[in-house]
Amino acid sequence: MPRTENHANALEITGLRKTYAASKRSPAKDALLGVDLAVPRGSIFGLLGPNGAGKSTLINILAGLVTKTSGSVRIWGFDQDENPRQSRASIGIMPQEPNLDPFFSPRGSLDVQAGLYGVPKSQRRTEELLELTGLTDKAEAYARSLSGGMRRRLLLGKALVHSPQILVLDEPTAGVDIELRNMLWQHIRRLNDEGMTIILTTHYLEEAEQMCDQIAIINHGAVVANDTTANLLGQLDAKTIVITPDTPADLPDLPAEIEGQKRTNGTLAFTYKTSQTRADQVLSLIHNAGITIKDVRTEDPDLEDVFLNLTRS
Ligand SMILES: Nc1ncnc2c1ncn2[C@@H]1O[C@H](COP(=O)(O)OP(=O)(O)OP(=O)(O)O)[C@@H](O)[C@H]1O
Repeated sequence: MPRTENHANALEITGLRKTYAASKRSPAKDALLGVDLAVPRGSIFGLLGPNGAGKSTLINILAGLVTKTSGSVRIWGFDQDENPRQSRASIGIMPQEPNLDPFFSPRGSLDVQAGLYGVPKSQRRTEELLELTGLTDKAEAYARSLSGGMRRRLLLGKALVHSPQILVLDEPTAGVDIELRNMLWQHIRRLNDEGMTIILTTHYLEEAEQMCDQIAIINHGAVVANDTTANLLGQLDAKTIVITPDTPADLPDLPAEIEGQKRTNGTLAFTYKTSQTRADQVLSLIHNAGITIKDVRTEDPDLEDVFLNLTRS
């Protein structure tokens, strides 16, 4: 079977373009402008971007729901066009919207899905997946009687029926309560520990920062960053020292390379680039202005700062 040269990657996307055709109501829309992306095997990979950036288009192409305009997609080494069956068998997708047949029970849904993927009866994991998703008690309930959280869990189960090497989660935790979110993440981490590659989109940047080894940021149909989470966080060398003065104080005069802010709670914040300024220079400046420090802490940039920096139009 033809496989890609680079066995280290679970997913390889090259020059991927998608133009939605014009309709009576709207002109043609370039949703992906030539995306290159490689997702290492075994990683938890975050795909982030503002609304309308093209994330769903990309995931729908992976799922075979949207036809690409041009470019190539290799899933677990299989070219999507040359080996559609193998590439489809290598990936499981948990969609954003619960598109469940209201008259199927969780057990029925899992069985039908396994049938669609050609999983022989003897190799079906229906009971195990019901257990994993906490739906054993509801195995025979109609989907329409399931809560929103249960539907989400069923979608996760459906994405796993054919034991794919890659699991794609489109906004898995949007609008779910903290308990379910924690449970989903526990499952996802466990699947990843067992070797599954995870690709996810999320609007919760804090979640992406905590969960993902590597992150790609898409903006206006193009990849504007693709790096390890640590490197992305390290690319902004800004740091902020926040002091609580002993007695109320105003900002001292500051050189151009230090930005000051008096916050509503009376603290003074000094933001500087670590490549230009040292912390002791900031502290001496404060000291020389006659301000005595009651308390001090520092703030590092987070993923939201990086994200905004890269996607601000
Ligand atoms: N079926 C379609 N026909 C025409 N244009 C579309 C279609 N689907 C998406 N688009 C357009 O393509 C662009 C990318 O949309 P897409 O849904 O992929 O973005 P997204 O990053 O997933 O956004 P969100 O986070 O809001 O889901 C948007 O401008 C959108 O309006």
